Amino acid sequence: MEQRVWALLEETLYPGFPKSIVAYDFVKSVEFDGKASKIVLEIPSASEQVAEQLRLEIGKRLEAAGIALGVLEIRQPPKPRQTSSNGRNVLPNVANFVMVSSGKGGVGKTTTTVNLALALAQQGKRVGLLDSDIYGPNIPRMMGIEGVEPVFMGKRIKPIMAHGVKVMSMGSLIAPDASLIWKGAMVTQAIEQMLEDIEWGELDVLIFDMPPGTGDAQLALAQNLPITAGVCVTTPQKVALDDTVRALDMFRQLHIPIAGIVENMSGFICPETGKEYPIFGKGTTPELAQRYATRVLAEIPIEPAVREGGDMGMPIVTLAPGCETTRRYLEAAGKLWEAMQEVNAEGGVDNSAIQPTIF
Ligand SMILES: Nc1ncnc2c1ncn2[C@@H]1O[C@H](COP(=O)(O)OP(=O)(O)OP(=O)(O)O)[C@@H](O)[C@H]1O
Repeated sequence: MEQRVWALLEETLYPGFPKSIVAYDFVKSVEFDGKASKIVLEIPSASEQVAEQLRLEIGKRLEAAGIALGVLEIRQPPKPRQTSSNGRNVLPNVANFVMVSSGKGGVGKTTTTVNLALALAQQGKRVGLLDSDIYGPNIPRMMGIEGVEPVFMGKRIKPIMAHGVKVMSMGSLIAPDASLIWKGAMVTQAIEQMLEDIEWGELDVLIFDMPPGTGDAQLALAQNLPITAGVCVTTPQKVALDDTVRALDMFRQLHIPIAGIVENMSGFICPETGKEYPIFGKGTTPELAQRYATRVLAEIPIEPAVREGGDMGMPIVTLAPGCETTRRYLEAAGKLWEAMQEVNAEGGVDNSAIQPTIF
């Protein structure tokens, strides 16, 4: 009977993530006393909503299989011994960490990440940029360092300096196409290894360009570093917004403070008149920001120079310093920095609640 229950739990996805609670090793025990089953889960999130969703889902599955659910205990894992009071941080020389995510691909997540990084550097911050999108690394092209080999100092790797930002891409370190067949555990391992091996030095902020969606890379980063701010990139179309909700929920589950949403391709500014046209619709992002008690960091228009800048390795913030889009990126970077200062003033981030259990 226990095996049947395990099989049902294997089909139960962790809310907002692509894998089952068994795959994530969240199921700690399953017992059956002849009448009813007793299940114990340890999940990283302390959110009541997540627990409730799991209760409903598991209840339904067991009922459909004709198995009585006696006790379902859902708790957080005990704090691991090696954490400090602020949880686990494998890069103590970096003051702040930003995770840029989007619910789906192609919304301009990488474009946003590079321009925010450059804007922060222009504002005098020491900035690092890690392309964690192993499945489609675009940062080297957008930062103009495609084909530049990283320098090794023994086992450690020196990031490449571009536009005043220290850059490293997982794509520069793995054979092209190799990552396409990577499974979850390999992604986790690669990220952990990379965090240890790159010689970032002292930074005010390290920004991560994540693979689209929610998954292993996000979980691995959040477990290893206290992420100060999550930035969500979306486009105004309704379909994109559904995915955005998933990305925002993921930040909540990983205990990452949401610094705000960037609405990309938000409208078109006519170069002749300067008038802005909301060609994909507008107005849904502020409502979403309110729902998640966060802010819209910027509405970035569709602008040919944004794409051209990306293609030629010269992001618009450096390509066209005086233009309206650059002004908006600079303002967004200012708001992002402020959001991080607020988080720090309130005691910083603690990721100890989402650590894997250590036996
Ligand atoms: N505001 C914009 N105006 C014009 N072109 C844009 C804008 N934002 C992004 N683009 C272009 O759209 C394409 C996709 O952008 P980008 O690679 O940043 O998206 P992404 O969400 O990171 O995609 P992926 O899923 O591949 O990681 C690129 O060619 C980029 O230059």
